[in-house]
Amino acid sequence: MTATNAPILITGAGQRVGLHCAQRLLDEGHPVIFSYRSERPGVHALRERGAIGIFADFSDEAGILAFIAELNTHTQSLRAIIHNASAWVAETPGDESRAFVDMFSVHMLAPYLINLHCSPLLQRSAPADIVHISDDVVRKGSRQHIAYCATKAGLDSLTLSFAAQFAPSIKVNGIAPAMVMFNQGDDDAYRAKVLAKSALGIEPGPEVIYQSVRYLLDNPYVTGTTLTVNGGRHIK
Ligand SMILES: NC(=O)C1=CN([C@@H]2O[C@H](COP(=O)(O)OP(=O)(O)OC[C@H]3O[C@@H](n4cnc5c(N)ncnc54)[C@H](OP(=O)(O)O)[C@@H]3O)[C@@H](O)[C@H]2O)C=CC1
Ligand SMILES: Nc1nc2c(c(=O)[nH]1)N=C([C@H](O)[C@@H](O)CO)CN2
Repeated sequence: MTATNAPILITGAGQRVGLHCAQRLLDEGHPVIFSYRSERPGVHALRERGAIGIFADFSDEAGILAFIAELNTHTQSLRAIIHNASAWVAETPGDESRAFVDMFSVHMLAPYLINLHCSPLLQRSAPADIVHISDDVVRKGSRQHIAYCATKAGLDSLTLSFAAQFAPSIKVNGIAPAMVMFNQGDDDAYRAKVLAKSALGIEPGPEVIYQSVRYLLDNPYVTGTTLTVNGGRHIK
């Protein structure tokens, strides 16, 4: 796959799904710009492959706008923006508002402001793409992650609005995964419970998200769509 020379921006690529997708984009010849918040081995690994890493804390407007300003010093165009950065925080008594505001900011305000401010960069390399990574849990809601689910639902709404706003030069789509990779602290009982929720019952790993990103980048006739990547949870 010969990539255009305009870089692809992926947020939150210091670890896990974002890191995997950034590595695979580099594998396929795309220049990559990524955001990170914590210095992790993945940040160094991407830099060693020539990717440009930009610090970003999307927990408030100032941090988002500072990232946008820094991004514009590194490139005049973008082939795509992949909004991957996310905080998966359950409600904790007495801390509900801060958690909600933090997740609203990273899941909704950051994609909103980055899309609005950076659409000229995408226009310069049109046809271009925006991909929002959401969550299959939006379909049903979540008792344990109310604010997380609500803010991901807001992200799905942004997919529809920006798809209408930016057509035809920029396609805007979402990916709604269910569990694709566990976290280190997840015990066997939790893992078994989660695996039992889907018809396919596997932990597929981050490649299934990259395959979905690739499909959306390569298909010229898909916009305003959110791909479900959930192992058949909805039919279980
Ligand atoms: N993993 C899974 O099974 C599932 C994942 N998803 C979605 O897929 C995407 C990738 O998931 P996963 O890799 O597990 O995500 P992570 O939980 O690893 O989060 C990705 C990155 O987001 C960054 N981040 C979090 N909060 C902020 C913030 N306020 N400002 C800037 N960056 C921030 C973190 O940066 P740092 O580490 O540098 O602090 C982190 O490395 C996410 O959008 C997630 O919601 C959906 C369903 C299932
Ligand atoms: N930002 C994150 N979002 C989500 C994660 C995660 O680790 N980071 N994990 C999940 C779970 O896998 C869930 O789908 C099953 O318990 C959801 N979102």
